Amino acid sequence: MYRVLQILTDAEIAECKRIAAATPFIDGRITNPHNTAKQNEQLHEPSAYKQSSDIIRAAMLRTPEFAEFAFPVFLAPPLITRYKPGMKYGAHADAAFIQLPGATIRSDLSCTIFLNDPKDYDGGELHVRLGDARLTFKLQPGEAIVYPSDSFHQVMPVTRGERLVAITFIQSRIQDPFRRNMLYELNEVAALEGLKMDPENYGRLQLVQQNLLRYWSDRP
Ligand SMILES: O=C(O)CCC(=O)C(=O)O
Ligand SMILES: [Fe+2]
Repeated sequence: MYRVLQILTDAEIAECKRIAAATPFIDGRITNPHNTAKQNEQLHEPSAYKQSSDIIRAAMLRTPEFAEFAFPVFLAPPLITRYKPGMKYGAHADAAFIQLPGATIRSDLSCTIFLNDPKDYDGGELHVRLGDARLTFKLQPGEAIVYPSDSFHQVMPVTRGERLVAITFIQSRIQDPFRRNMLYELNEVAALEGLKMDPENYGRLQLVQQNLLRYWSDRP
């Protein structure tokens, strides 16, 4: 399962773009020297990274649809990346474990937050392979695509303008995507229908929701 979510306000988008414009970028291969598929640039300056990742992280964590869909327990600091004409990120798998200062997280879900207008660049679509389906995302500024980290994906070459996005990885409380999706569905239906139910039956439904969460979570 994947979700497109509205994450950033116009002011937050403008601030991230301002930070990106004022900060040097480096070759993205610095963090994956052996990954020949990766041809992009990433923000490179600790205070700009902290400022921009704090804005995006806080925006994600205040978005109820994100919490309901992802059951996040760890969220890597979102990193702004840039693609100029000729740049792309060939088909690849994301690393299972991501080392952060002070913690290693498992990537269950990957996320791209779009920062500039799709009209401002050609190409640069994110293609995600889910089973036999090929999904394409080129979203509006402030929107994010959250997709399973175990899927093959790529960023198509940019042929005009600049693609500016932020990327992050999420460790979910519920590692198994089947269980995560079932809990998401159950919680959605309970939220939509629960108050119309006989109160005792609603209580029983809530018992099931809480017990599945209790027994399926791999972290508190
Ligand atoms: O820029 C994107 O949309 C995705 C980038 C990506 O796949 C990655 O950083 O692993
Ligand atoms: Fe990736």
